[in-house]
Amino acid sequence: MSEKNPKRDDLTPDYTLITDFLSPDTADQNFNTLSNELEWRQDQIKMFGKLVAIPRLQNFMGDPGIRYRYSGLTLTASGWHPVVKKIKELAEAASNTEFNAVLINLYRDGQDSMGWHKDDEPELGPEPTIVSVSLGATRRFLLRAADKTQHELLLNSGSLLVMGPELQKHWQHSIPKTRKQIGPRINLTFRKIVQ
Ligand SMILES: O=C(O)CCC(=O)C(=O)O
Ligand SMILES: [Fe+2]
Repeated sequence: MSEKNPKRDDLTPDYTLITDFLSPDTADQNFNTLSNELEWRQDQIKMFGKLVAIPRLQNFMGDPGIRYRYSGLTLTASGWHPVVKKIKELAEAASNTEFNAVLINLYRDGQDSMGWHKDDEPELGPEPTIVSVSLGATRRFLLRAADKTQHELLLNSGSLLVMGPELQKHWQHSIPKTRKQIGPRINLTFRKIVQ
């Protein structure tokens, strides 16, 4: 199943969602492997002069030497986990785009989240296509335009979301918290970093 947004203006977000990109079994196995085998960092950010733990765990991976500045840290990649490499190759084929890095987020439960932001850092270039693959619990993915128009997508296990360049120009996105009792989720956002 693929849902493609036909318009490419600022009124309709530029995305394609493929809900059955990975089979449920493959998504499940990949979730287990990555949650066990990756090193999950608890990063902190400075808020009002205080260090605060961000509400999720993270891992950054990519071609050796690729650097990414993220919430005040500079992370350097040192190669790919084989399962992440395989997902990357499938995501590249599906989106006709090449990636050299991935930011991986682990949302441990419904209280983990990601605030409103755009992925428009200069090192992603002027027209970034970012592809995100989700494993584990389904989460709501919200899009918000400057006029406060919102769209909601449900990112289920095994889904792939292509965020086109227009999306980052006109829309912010977030993963809100939920009070529902839900399990963990891993999301991989593949990026091309130009240095
Ligand atoms: O978890 C998600 O689906 C979104 C992740 C995200 O927006 C990011 O890593 O920049
Ligand atoms: Fe993002």
